[in-house]
Amino acid sequence: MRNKFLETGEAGFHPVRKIKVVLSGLAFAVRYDFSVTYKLFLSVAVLGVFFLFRQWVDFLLLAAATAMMLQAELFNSAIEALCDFITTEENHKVKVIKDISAAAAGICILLWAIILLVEGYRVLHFIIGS
Ligand SMILES: Nc1ncnc2c1ncn2[C@@H]1O[C@H](COP(=O)(O)OP(=O)(O)OP(=O)(O)O)[C@@H](O)[C@H]1O
Repeated sequence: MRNKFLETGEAGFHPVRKIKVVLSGLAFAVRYDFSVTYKLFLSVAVLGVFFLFRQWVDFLLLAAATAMMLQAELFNSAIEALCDFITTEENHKVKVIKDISAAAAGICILLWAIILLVEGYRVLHFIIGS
């Protein structure tokens, strides 16, 4: 196991190892956190329609909102897991940390939901209009 601050393990940049780590974290979140799974599913469905209809601006807008939402959800899950790793006892500091983290995720999820609703409406328009 590598730790760049402690200078232990194998040094150097390994893109394949990086990609494996990213996919592993994402797979874990999708598998065990339903709130990530269904949001990702909804986004991919709408993104797929925009891709088919070559609506690149809408595609990029929703892709950016999805990335932001996903990033906030993943950080929130990581902070929750870290808190639970430290203690599962009732603790006021843990409550504050988790609430702040949930608030950050909530803001991103709200913006994602607004963009998804607006873009979802446009998708229906495309499907009905084509
Ligand atoms: N150890 C604790 N001490 C005090 N309050 C806590 C503790 N753990 C959780 N809470 C409170 O419960 C809330 C929910 O925490 P929890 O870890 O269950 O997240 P969650 O509901 O699983 O969130 P998500 O749906 O994003 O995974 C926190 O925001 C916090 O207010």
